[in-house]
Amino acid sequence: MRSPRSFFEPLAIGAPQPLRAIPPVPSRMIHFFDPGNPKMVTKLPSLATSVDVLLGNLEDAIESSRKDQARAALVDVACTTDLGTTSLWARVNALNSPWFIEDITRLVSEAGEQIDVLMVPKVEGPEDIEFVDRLVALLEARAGISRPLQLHAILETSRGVANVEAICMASPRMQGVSLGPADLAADRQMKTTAVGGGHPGYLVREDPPGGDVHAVRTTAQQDLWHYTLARMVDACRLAGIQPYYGPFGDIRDVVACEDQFRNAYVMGCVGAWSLHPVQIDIARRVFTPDEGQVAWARQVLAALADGSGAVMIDGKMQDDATFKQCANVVALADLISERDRLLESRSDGRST
Ligand SMILES: CC(=O)SCCNC(=O)CCNC(=O)[C@H](O)C(C)(C)COP(=O)(O)OP(=O)(O)OC[C@H]1O[C@@H](n2cnc3c(N)ncnc32)[C@H](O)[C@@H]1OP(=O)(O)O
Ligand SMILES: O=CC(=O)O
Ligand SMILES: [Mg+2]
Repeated sequence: MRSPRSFFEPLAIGAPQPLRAIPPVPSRMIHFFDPGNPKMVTKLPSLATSVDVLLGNLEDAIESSRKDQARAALVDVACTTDLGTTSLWARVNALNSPWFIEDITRLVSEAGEQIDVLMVPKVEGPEDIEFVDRLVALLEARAGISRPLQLHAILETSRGVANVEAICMASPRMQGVSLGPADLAADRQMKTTAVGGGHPGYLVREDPPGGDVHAVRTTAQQDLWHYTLARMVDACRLAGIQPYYGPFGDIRDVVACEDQFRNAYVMGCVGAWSLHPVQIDIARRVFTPDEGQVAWARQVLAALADGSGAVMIDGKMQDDATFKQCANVVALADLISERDRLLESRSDGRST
């Protein structure tokens, strides 16, 4: 653990000063693309008019034989593609893989000014973040990078979940954490075979009516991810960083994808991954505050001018605590409407 007095000191001579706060930029959808797939790459300028974050993926889903090609292609995308105000992130391979050292070295050295966030998979504890933190600082210093790269951890092992608070607080570079349900399920030996979503066997059943255990009873499927997501959200908020739901693999099941994303949004997450273009609008819809809720929140703020006291609106008591919840909703809505204005103007510019 670092001393609070030196927490914000650069970890290498000549590396940029770490950020004191996470930049307030919306990241409702982290849209994954395979940088080695030319078809996907040609779509990036157009996708950049509708998504908050584009992420070049080098880890799982990229065949071992294509890792070097994908890495080189990602550097090329970073250096040659105009993405406007859309952030570019990169997911590197795991720390113990044969590709990690080249991923981090080339991305920081050759595209460190263009990439905002490095997503690090299978983070197990603070020592993983501390290692990447120092390495990135050395590479930044050597390349003369002017602004610090941020780090984002994927929570996808049991040990990672056990250490999530320490991971979130391991470095001022930490931007956020995503829940990785697919690898987490494998690591935990859960009896699922999917990327996110539920399982019909994980349910609760109504008690026997009148003690009749043979009666037909209602069942309701439960949320497999509730505990981990809630714990991750608390750990992120404790550290002042951003929580995200990760991937939803059943691309056809847009309804369940929207449910999964909305659970995460209501719980406090700021975004989710989109793996396919069809998931982009789902994430936008879910992670943009609902107009009715924003109107209500503005009404509460107006009724409690300095945020103290108690009033009744439509039969519901409002006080300092609901004022704070409503202030969060309004602040997010304002941030997002500014972002959507930027996306719209870029999209108009393209179509003319
Ligand atoms: C557990 C985890 O680690 S999750 C993260 C790792 N996984 C990923 O990153 C997967 C990213 N997504 C993909 O690779 C693809 O979406 C796949 C393989 C799942 C499906 O791809 P396809 O079979 O091509 O899907 P589909 O035919 O529906 O695609 C329709 C169009 O969208 C394009 N498309 C699909 N996914 C993407 C994407 N992520 N970004 C941009 N374009 C995409 C296709 O190229 C195709 O374009 P076309 O109409 O010009 O031919
Ligand atoms: O990387 C993501 C996951 O769910 O695994
Ligand atoms: Mg994973």
